[in-house]
Amino acid sequence: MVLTVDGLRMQYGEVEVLHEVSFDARAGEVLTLLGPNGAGKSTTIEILEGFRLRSAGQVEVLGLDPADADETWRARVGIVLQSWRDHGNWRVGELLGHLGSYYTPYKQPWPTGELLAAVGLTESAGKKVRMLSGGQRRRLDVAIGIVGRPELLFLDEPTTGFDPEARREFHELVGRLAREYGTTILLTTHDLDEASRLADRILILTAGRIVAAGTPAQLTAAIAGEDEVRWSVDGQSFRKKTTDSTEFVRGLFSQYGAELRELEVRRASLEDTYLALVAS
Ligand SMILES: Nc1ncnc2c1ncn2[C@@H]1O[C@H](COP(=O)(O)OP(=O)(O)OP(=O)(O)O)[C@@H](O)[C@H]1O
Repeated sequence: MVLTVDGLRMQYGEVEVLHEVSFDARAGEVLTLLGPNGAGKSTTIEILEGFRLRSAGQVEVLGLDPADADETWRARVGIVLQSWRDHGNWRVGELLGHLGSYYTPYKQPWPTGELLAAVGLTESAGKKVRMLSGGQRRRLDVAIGIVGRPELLFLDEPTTGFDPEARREFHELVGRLAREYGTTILLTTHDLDEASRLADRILILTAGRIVAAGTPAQLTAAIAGEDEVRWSVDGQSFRKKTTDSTEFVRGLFSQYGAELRELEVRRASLEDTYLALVAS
């Protein structure tokens, strides 16, 4: 396992914001921590990055406890924070070359040209960082996170502020990093669509607890029994949740025949489950 989290707890003062969180990630896996604002996603990821000290539980990342990891470990991990607003006067290409040079005692960083192409910033190589658009800035954040060719990459809400095209390109980049380079990726998002597109496995975190976990297909299948059937008879509307809507509708027809009106079967989507889970 590239990372293992067992019984992780975090308290800020008197308030516990993570309660017994446990999960792991295999090499090359794209794992998504999905949850609403305040669920504890950033706290979890910051503990795994070694930026925050946990209150209790076992955490192992690339074979070490991040709380006492060293520079060699750091060089194997890539981090993209929620927002990073530094180096405004540097030019994009120079900044990446410079940051890459920090990794040379440990490994060969990405050559700047290749890296710029990978994140779609070739045209912006000569621009000053402060002149970049929000989406370009975020791509640069990702480039900074991967310049040292990390084995494990943490992405905290990476697509905030992206337009749809930038989002799609970013999703392709994440897929490529995992497939072609075998990078293990842990990504936080509050966007279900993003999680289902990107993740090999989704962990749904709400109020400091993992309430569901699985592949997007497993999560969808787990709630496939929750169809809602709506109909009306004599101007009166009804609705019913059922695990077997076909059989239920057959029953309605035999009971009401031609009286049956406004029949509608609504299949539960992953979004329905997610919303139900985070609302409770
Ligand atoms: N430094 C801190 N001191 C006290 N409480 C904090 C601190 N950082 C976060 N919290 C609280 O911990 C809880 C989890 O916050 P966290 O930022 O981990 O959530 P999140 O899921 O990343 O949310 P978002 O999607 O808004 O970034 C929240 O209730 C938050 O208010």
